[in-house]
Amino acid sequence: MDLFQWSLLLFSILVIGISLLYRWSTAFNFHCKMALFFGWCAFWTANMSIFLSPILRRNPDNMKLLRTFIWPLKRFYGIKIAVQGSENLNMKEPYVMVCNHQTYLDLLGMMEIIPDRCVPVAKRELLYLGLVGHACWLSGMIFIDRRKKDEAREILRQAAQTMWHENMRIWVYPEGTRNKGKTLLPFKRGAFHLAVQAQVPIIPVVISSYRDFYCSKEKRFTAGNLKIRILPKVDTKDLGPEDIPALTDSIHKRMQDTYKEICGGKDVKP
Ligand SMILES: CCCCCCCCCCCCCCCC(=O)SCCNC(=O)CCNC(=O)[C@H](O)C(C)(C)COP(=O)(O)OP(=O)(O)OC[C@H]1O[C@@H](n2cnc3c(N)ncnc32)[C@H](O)[C@@H]1OP(=O)(O)O
Ligand SMILES: CCCCCCCC/C=C\CCCCCCCC(=O)OC[C@@H](O)COP(=O)(O)O
Repeated sequence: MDLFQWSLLLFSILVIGISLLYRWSTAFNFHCKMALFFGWCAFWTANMSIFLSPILRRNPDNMKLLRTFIWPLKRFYGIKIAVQGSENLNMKEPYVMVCNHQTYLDLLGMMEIIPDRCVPVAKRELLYLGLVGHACWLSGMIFIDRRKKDEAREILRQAAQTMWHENMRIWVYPEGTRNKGKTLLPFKRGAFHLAVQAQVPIIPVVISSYRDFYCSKEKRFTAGNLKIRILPKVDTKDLGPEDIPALTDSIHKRMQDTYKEICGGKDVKP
């Protein structure tokens, strides 16, 4: 091999080596940050469960603790969260909040804006995470088994009955699961039945796509910006079960349009 071929070979090895290192370090960075996320949540919830359970009763007010514990995480990650429309939450009465669900990181956005005495509807599997589940239970979260649909509807019906009495707000992810797609999934109807049964307003919340700084498939997690838009309330006064399909569709459309808008109108992909 002459000098030119040697230098070509060396150059190719260098380029391949650097790109491999970059990929590995990006993936390493991703895994460290995800481990921090789960570790942080597990650490604080375990402490809450062990040390505070003797003095705490199951109460939505305990959500304030989770809200406080999670607050520093966004700082560690360098995620700036811009909230628009917070004035739409200035209501004393109960309401149902519906929000799009993309990743576990939605927890950061949720805890950024979740009002007092607001509890999420969560899948029952969370309860089985030991001390994490216990802390969630202490915080008054509503657990449903998504496979037992009749039971889930009954739990929400009971929640509708107690919302006024206990002055509670309820947060639902109406897509029912995390969604990495370009558009919102069709909405499950539980949140809308809940609001109509309780005769409380619905507040739609939209979190922008994470694609600019986070992608689990590409193992990419850098610093970045997130937008949260809280839309004006939608009244459900005098609506009945027959109005639920139209109500669900109109809120889905507004949230879908808002998602597109806050993602810059581009072809959105988390
Ligand atoms: C540092 C510290 C950090 C700490 C940190 C710790 C961790 C802290 C984590 C917190 C964070 C949690 C976040 C979790 C997030 C999730 O776990 S998301 C998953 C769980 N949530 C959900 O699934 C909610 C959305 N799902 C629903 O609302 C579903 O409607 C239900 C209630 C499960 C029922 O399921 P389904 O029957 O399949 O529902 P759907 O297809 O909508 O409806 C079928 C029929 O039933 C009717 N129906 C539905 N619901 C009802 C109802 N309630 N009443 C009467 N009829 C109904 C519908 O109208 C429909 O009838 P038609 O109109 O077709 O005639
Ligand atoms: C990559 C998974 C690694 C699991 C490690 C478990 C370690 C437990 C430590 C801390 C727990 C933190 C709990 C965060 C819960 C966030 C709530 C959430 O966003 O759940 C997803 C659920 O809405 C929808 O579930 P699916 O999309 O249907 O599934």
